[in-house]
This record gives sequence, structure tokens and C-alpha cells, in this order.
Amino acid sequence: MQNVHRKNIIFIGMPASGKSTAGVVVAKRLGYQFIDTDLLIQEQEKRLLKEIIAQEGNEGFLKIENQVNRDVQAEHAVIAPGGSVVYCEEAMNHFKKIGVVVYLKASFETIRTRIGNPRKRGVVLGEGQTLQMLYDERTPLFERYADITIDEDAIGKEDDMIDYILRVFQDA
Ligand SMILES: Nc1ncnc2c1ncn2[C@@H]1O[C@H](COP(=O)(O)OP(=O)(O)O)[C@@H](O)[C@H]1O
Ligand SMILES: O=C(O)C1=C[C@@H](OP(=O)(O)O)[C@@H](O)[C@H](O)C1
Ligand SMILES: [Mg+2]
Repeated sequence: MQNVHRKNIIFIGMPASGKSTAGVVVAKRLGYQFIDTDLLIQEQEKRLLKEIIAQEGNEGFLKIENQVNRDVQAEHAVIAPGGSVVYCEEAMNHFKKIGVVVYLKASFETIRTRIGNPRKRGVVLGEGQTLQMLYDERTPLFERYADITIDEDAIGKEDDMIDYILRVFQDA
């Protein structure tokens, strides 16, 4: 794999796919910085994500999400954006430039079980849109931007997934 050692690792995937929890452990084990861009959004806006979504609507939130992710400057960082970042074209083009994009792919059943009620979690859902519809809408976007895909259901436990990701990057 090219240039992995000076680049960043960016996780994409559905909410609850493990971008934030796996990301922080992978960063620690590689000696990289960890950036959860959802926290940068909250810091900039001085509001919680769910408040931004409620007050600005989905389009308003995505505009902020695009701006914050597009402006991330990092080297040797693991970056965990929110799941909806794949709708943000400028942000995704930026990530493709500054790093290797890793898609944490999990089946719909796995995501549904982990999320429970998506309306409670502050997911960017359209009116009348179900989690299944959202999953089907986003899957081709995740696939389009992914440099590497990690199939969580084939790997199993979270610890095994982290070991698997580390092997991919340590062998690169
Ligand atoms: N491979 C996995 N197996 C089981 N649980 C997982 C796995 N990956 C993540 N989880 C769990 O899913 C939940 C959501 O993870 P989180 O890191 O917040 O996802 P994201 O940032 O992608 O929304 C956490 O409770 C985490 O422990
Ligand atoms: O996928 C989404 O619509 C969202 C996912 C969240 O992040 P995680 O993917 O880290 O849960 C957060 O950015 C926001 O609530 C919207
Ligand atoms: Mg997260």
C-alpha cells in the first residue's frame, strides 16, 4: 500500500459500525493522533449534534459537517467522522487526498441491533426514511469512497476487528 506511513487513516461506515471506538484504539496502538470530528463539530458549534440536527435540519447539519471535515489538517492521525460524512463531497475528496479511507462494513442486522431507535441517536434521517432505507442509500457511497473495506460480520468480535485493522496497516 502506498504512502500509508505518512498518511492518515479515515474510518467511514454506518453509525454504530465502530468508527469512534475502534478508531481510538487503533490510533493508540499505532502511536497516531485520534480525531473524532463529531467532537470538533460540537466544539465549534457549542451545541450537541442532536441539537444541531434539530435546530438546523439535516441540510444545515450536513453543511456544518462538510465544513468541519473539509478543514481537518492532520498527519499520522486516525480520523473518525460521523456516518453522514459520505454525503459531504468536499470533505470526502479532502479525506481521499490526506489519507487511506477504511470502510467499516457491517450488515444491516448488525447495525439495527446496535443502534436501536435511530431517531433517539441523532442520525441524519429523512422524513419517513427508515434505517433500512438509509442503509441502502449509503452503502454505494461507502463503497465508492473506500480504499479498504473491513467486513465486520466476517471478523466477529470488536477486539478481533481492531487486530485485523492493525495487521492491515502494520504489514503495509
Ligand atoms: N465489531 C464490533 N462488535 C461488537 N460491537 C461493536 C463492534 N464495533 C463497535 N461495536 C460497538 O458499537 C457501538 C457503537 O460504536 P461507535 O464507535 O460509537 O460507532 P460509530 O462511531 O461508527 O458510530 C459501541 O458500543 C461499540 O462497542
Ligand atoms: O450517520 C449519521 O447520520 C450520524 C452519525 C453520528 O456519528 P457516528 O457515525 O459516529 O455515530 C453523528 O455524526 C450524527 O449524529 C449523524
Ligand atoms: Mg462516531
